[in-house]
Amino acid sequence: MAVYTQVSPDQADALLARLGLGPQQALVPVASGIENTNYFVSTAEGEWVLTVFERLAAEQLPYYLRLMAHLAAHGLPVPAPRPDASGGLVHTLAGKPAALVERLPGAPVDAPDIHHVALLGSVLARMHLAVADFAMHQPNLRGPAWRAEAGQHAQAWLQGAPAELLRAELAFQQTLADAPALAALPQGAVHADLFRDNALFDGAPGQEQLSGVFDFYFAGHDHFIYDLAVVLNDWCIDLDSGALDDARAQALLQAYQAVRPLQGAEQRLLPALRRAAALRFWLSRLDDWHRPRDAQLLTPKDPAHFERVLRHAVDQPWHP
Ligand SMILES: Nc1ncnc2c1ncn2[C@@H]1O[C@H](COP(=O)(O)OP(=O)(O)O)[C@@H](O)[C@H]1O
Ligand SMILES: N[C@@H](CCOP(=O)(O)O)C(=O)O
Repeated sequence: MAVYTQVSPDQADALLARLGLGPQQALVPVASGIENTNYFVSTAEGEWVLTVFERLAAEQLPYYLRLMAHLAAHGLPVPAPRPDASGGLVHTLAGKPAALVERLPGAPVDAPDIHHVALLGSVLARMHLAVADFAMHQPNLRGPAWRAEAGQHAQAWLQGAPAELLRAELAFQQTLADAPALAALPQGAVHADLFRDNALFDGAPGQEQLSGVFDFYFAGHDHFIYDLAVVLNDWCIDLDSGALDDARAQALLQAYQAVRPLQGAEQRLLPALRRAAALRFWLSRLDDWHRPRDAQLLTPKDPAHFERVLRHAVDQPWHP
């Protein structure tokens, strides 16, 4: 259960009025989610998701919400945040920062097939093209500096083969991060956490449409193929072994490249960036496992899964 802040109907109505919307007809807490309090809100004008931010400060939110607004304005299936009369996207509710975004229809797909990953690959490529004129900048806060610090902590929790894998991979990624070839790759504002639970599909089985992608709160400036690597590592992985599923990976990449063909250097470095993406989520899951935050009520996700993904990516690199 992830409702940390109780929102009353009167509080919701006051916010809706400030955003030019009628009173709520239904206000339903969302049980899933870890970081924030979410409610589904119905009004005469439509369906919304009200998020009360439990960890991010108001000053941190404009980058994420403006990115969502930018992508939605460019025709991407991303929920548009509702502005107030002065155009502000960050609101206040119960003394905490809050946002109201469009509610997407549909449900997440736990076991995506070729159809799902192709839809996602196409949307991911369109997102990467659409940020060309996004004016705001924020580094990926889970980038090299964070990785070095998280890697130091994690060394203390590991022994034997996992410790050796981590040590070697941190060194490999540091060398990669300093390489001019990496710095020259196309880059921009990327989602950086587009896992299966951050996308919804709607429609009859076998004919679903991707209704949208959400949860941009790890977004930041990074290489587009890093974002692609994050997606490959979740949507195209055999969950038992951690190996990349070739059919799904090919389908995703083909759909991506139909919109945004990869440069030769991007194709060459994709295997190394898959390793970077696997390492990033191995480290964050290790951290959640060994240093759980007070607010995190749900069971931490399994770090060993991303250790397996990383080991496969190192031992059997997948080339597009
Ligand atoms: N725009 C949206 N449309 C429909 N459902 C949404 C939307 N945003 C969030 N949700 C629902 O709320 C849940 C929690 O959202 P999420 O952003 O993942 O929360 P958290 O950051 O707290 O983990 C999601 O699993 C999804 O069911
Ligand atoms: N996708 C990450 C966890 C990020 O947290 P989220 O629930 O806010 O998306 C992982 O699987 O480790």
